[in-house]
Order: sequence, then C-alpha cells, then structure tokens
Amino acid sequence: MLKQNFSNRLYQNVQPIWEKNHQHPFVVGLGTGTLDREKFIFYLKQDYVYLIDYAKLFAIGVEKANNLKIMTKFAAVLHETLHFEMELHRQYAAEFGITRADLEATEPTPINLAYTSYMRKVAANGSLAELVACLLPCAWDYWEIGKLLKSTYGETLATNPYKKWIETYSSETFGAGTQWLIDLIDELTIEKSEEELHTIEQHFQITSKYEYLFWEMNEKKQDWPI
Ligand SMILES: Cc1ncc(C[n+]2csc(CCO)c2C)c(N)n1
Repeated sequence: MLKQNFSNRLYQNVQPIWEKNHQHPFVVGLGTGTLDREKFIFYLKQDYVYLIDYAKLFAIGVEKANNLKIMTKFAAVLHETLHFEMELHRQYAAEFGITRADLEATEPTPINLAYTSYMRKVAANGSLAELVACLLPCAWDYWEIGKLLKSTYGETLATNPYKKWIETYSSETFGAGTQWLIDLIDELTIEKSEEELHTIEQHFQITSKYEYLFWEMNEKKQDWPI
C-alpha cells in the first residue's frame, strides 16, 4: 500500500518547534534589522563551518544514492551550498572585514559540533531516508523563515542590513532545492515500516530542535567556557 506524503506528517508534527524558531529573538532581529551586529558576526562564522560539514553530508547523499537522478541532484545542491549559500556568508564577512581564512578557521561551539556530529552519525549508520530527514529541517525551516520575514518585514527591507540574508533564504533557488528534498523524503518513505518512519521522524524532530539551539547559541554567543 502506498503511504503518501510522509512530509505532511513531518510538517504537522514539527509545528510547535518551528513556531519557537520563528519567534526567536535572533530571527525576529533579522527581520526588523535590529539584530546586534556582533551577534550576527558570531552567527556568520559559526554557520560557515556548519555549512562546510553540511555540504559534506550532500556528498554522502551522492554516495548513498541508488540512482543517477538522485546522485545528480545531490551533487547540484552540494554545488549550490558551496557557491551560492556560502557566498552570502563570504560577502557579509567581507563587509565586516573578516577574511575567508578567519571564516574557515572558526572553532565550532559545543552546540554547533553536537548538531553536525549528530547528522554525521546518522549519515554513517543510517539509511538515505534517515540522512535526508536530518538535512531537511535546515533547508525547509530556513525557507519558511525567509518567506515569513520577507512577507512580514518586506516594506522595511530596503534599509535592513540583513536584507541580503532574507532575500537569499526566501529565494526560488532555495525553494527549489528544499522542494526537491521534500519530494525525495516522500519517495524514500513509500515502502517503509511504521518503525522505520518513527526513526526518520525522530531525526527530523531532533534536528529541528538543534535549529532552535543554534539560534539560541548565536543570540547568547555561547561558546566553550574554557
Ligand atoms: C544552522 C543552519 N541551518 C540551516 C541553514 C540553511 N541551509 C543549510 S543547507 C541549506 C540548503 C542547501 O541546499 C540551507 C537552506 C543554515 N545555513 N544554517
């Protein structure tokens, strides 16, 4: 029997967590443009090294793909992450006088390391569907946030220093990449047992909570205490 649109179930059940993400002071600060610049710089550096690890997970997607169509698409989103998304970070860094070397040399905080290590563990031991469940909240909730901020604060965007950030994450380029991941999870879960679906949903929920912790970490500039 076909189990269609597993992504709907994921989306419905994750709403309480994503709501918290959308109301987070860091996210609201991006929208209003009042976010403290030092907090944004902290985020920029942490996110850059996060994306280096995240991009490698798309490479593991290439490895785990069982057909050329999926393999090709993982390679394309890997390319987009390195050349489109990370370019946004490089541009903001240049504005703030931060070099590429500084960005790359950033030591990940405990939360950053925990988040990427969790995804790497699933990538090493789990199925392709489990890996996609870990990758999906990052892409999907950022797209939701991008669209939300654009529709809520669209009129003041011209003077918002974080305009480029909002434009990037609400863009069609991101929308298309995210939609592909959503369609992929639907395709990969068609024949899965309820037990497997439960595991997949747990990864989706946990990485969504890590998204919250990541906002919180940047808001409070939480780093190693020693
Ligand atoms: C902590 C954190 N979570 C999510 C994203 C956003 N993001 C990461 S990969 C990707 C899609 C690539 O196709 C998107 C939108 C981020 N930058 N940092």
